[in-house]
Amino acid sequence: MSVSVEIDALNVHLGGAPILRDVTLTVPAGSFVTLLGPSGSGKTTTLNVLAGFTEPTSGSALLGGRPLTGVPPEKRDIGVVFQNYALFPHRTVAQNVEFPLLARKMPKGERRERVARALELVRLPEVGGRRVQSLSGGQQQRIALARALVYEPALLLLDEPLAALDKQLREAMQYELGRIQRETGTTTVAVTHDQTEALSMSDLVAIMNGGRIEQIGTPEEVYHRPATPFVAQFLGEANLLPVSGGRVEALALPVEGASDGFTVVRPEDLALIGDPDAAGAVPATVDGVVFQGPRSRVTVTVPGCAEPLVVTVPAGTEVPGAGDAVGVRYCGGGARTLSDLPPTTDPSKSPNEPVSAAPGAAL
Ligand SMILES: Nc1ncnc2c1ncn2[C@@H]1O[C@H](COP(=O)(O)OP(=O)(O)OP(=O)(O)O)[C@@H](O)[C@H]1O
Repeated sequence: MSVSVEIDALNVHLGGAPILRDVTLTVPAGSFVTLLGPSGSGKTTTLNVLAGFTEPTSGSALLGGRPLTGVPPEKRDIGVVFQNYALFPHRTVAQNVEFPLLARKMPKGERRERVARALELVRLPEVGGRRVQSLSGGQQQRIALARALVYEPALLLLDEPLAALDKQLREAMQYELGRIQRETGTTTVAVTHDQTEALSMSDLVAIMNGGRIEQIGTPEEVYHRPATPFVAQFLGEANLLPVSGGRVEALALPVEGASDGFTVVRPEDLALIGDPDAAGAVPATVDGVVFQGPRSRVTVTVPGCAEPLVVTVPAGTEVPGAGDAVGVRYCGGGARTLSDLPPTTDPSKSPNEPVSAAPGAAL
């Protein structure tokens, strides 16, 4: 049966410095939650507290309602997969996967059965007798996962599990990790600094910055309705535009019910049109165009807008050239809403203080 994780007001000081500040997070039973943030934001430290490798200064963590504080790592019922897999290179795959069962003094017959089941789960049933060294990076990653899951832990912790793989393999393994997690129903907390990985694998994403969680939400929520400029910019390209008197002036766009502050407009929510004076568009001049395969990234200068706007133009659409006069039109529409950001926020800075999102105003 899956269990939940409740982290409450966790603070960690290391070497006299605050590393985690009031981290509070609920991981629902059976869900896949990813901690996403830049290097040094405290992701691994949070994982280490759950694993029992780091003692918190204050706060608590519960697994299935039971406090983890004071419980030694090997008694926590937690499986961990590290970035470098930490497999025994000279032992066979089966010996590696069997290791946690030996440590738990499980009888031989049950060990054999569980190892076979775990290798089946990661779709490598034939490699039990092979040396770990003879396997590819992607296969070793699966073996590390099989080893972490073989004793059916209550919680699975994944620390940058795909970082050592090349891009193509990483994408395949994102799918595989999701499949294995759903199949076993194991509550999982993963750490990554890769936005795509977090958005594609998780039920919930917690975005960390400076030892704090800035926002927790579904991948769609954090991408489309970021609570802070930091979240908006960390999750992809974002135009941060001032809202004043119910209008996004830079786009000549009325926003019903919006409070003064800033709003986030993603590049894919803007369209370029040939006629600068077309209805519903603002005139702009193209600064530069970068071809990116499935799309082109176009920067445009809009009069009265401090920063150039970024617009993505899908492949197959006519792309203007630098210096061209164009019109820019908001095309986010539909179910999309613009997200309000607080008026005191300076979008050029990454705030350390988390700010909660005001409800977005529908266009
Ligand atoms: N034992 C320690 N003593 C002092 N400072 C530490 C210690 N361990 C980590 N830190 C510091 O804590 C901060 C957070 O580290 P942490 O590894 O949790 O970040 P992270 O978000 O996982 O980063 P990365 O993606 O680079 O692994 C960093 O500034 C790091 O230098």
